[in-house]
Amino acid sequence: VVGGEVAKPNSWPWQISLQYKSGSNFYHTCGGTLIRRGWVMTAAHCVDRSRTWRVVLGEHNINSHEGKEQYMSVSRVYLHPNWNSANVAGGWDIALLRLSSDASLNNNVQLGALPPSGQVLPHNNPCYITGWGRTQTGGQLSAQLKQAYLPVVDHKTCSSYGWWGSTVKNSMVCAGGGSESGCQGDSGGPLNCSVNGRWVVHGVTSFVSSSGCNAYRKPTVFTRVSAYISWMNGIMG
Ligand SMILES: CC(C)C[C@H](NC(=O)[C@H](CCCC[NH3+])NC(=O)C(F)(F)F)C(=O)Nc1ccc(C(C)C)cc1
Repeated sequence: VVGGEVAKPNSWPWQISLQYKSGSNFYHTCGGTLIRRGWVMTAAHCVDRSRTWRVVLGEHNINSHEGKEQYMSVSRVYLHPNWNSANVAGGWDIALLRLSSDASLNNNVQLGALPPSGQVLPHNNPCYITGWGRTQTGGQLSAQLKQAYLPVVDHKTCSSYGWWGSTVKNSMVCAGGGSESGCQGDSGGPLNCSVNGRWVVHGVTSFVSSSGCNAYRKPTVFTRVSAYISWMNGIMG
C-alpha cells in the first residue's frame, strides 16, 4: 500500500496473509479474505503456480509472532477456469482456497461480508485497500498491515482515454487514482467498501500500472467480487 497508514491491529479481521514455503521458511506473497471458516478468496495470479501455501489469520506484523495468529494449510486451490495468466487485463483474476481445517472465529479473526450478486458501487463510494504490499513503487513490503482510503472510480471514468481505457473491464472495480494505491504484495487482498454503514469486500486487488503503483489516473484495479458470487457459491456449496 502506497500512502495511507498502519491499520489498528486486527481492525480488518477478515484480511489474511498468503504465504509460500521456500526452504524451511514461509514468505508473504499476497493478501486474501476469509469468507467462510474453511474458505479464503484471493487473486488467481497469486496462486497460478504450484507451491506449498499457508494462510495466516489474525496477522498484523508479518515479521513477528504476536500470539493472535492462526496458521492454516491449504488443501485445494480453485482458480477461475477462465483465468489466463498471460492476460491480467482479461479479468477472471479470482481464486478460492479450501483450508485444511476451519478457522476459529474471534475478535481477531472474522468473516468478510460479500456483496449481493451484480452490485456496482457509485463513483466515490468510500473504500479502503488493506495489505502488506510495497509501500512505494519498487520499495519493500510493509511489516505491519496498512490501509489507504481509495474511493471508487466508476467504470465510465476508469475506462476513459487517459485513464485505463479498454484495459479495464466491467468485471473489475477501480479505486483511487491519486497518490495512494495498492502495490506488489497487496494482490489478492480486499477492497473494503462502506455500504449502508457496513464493510463489504467489493474487490480483490488485481493490478496497478507497470509504470508505477500510484501512477496518475491509473487507479488500482480490483476483480469485482459481485460479478463472481454464483461461481463462488457453486464451488463452496
Ligand atoms: C512491476 C509491477 C507494477 C507490474 C504490475 N504488476 C501488477 O499489477 C500485479 C499483477 C500482475 C499480474 C500479471 N502477472 N498486481 C499488483 O502488483 C497488485 F497491485 F495487485 F498488488 C503489472 O504487471 N501491471 C500491469 C501489466 C499489464 C497491464 C495491461 C496493460 C495488460 C496492466 C498492468
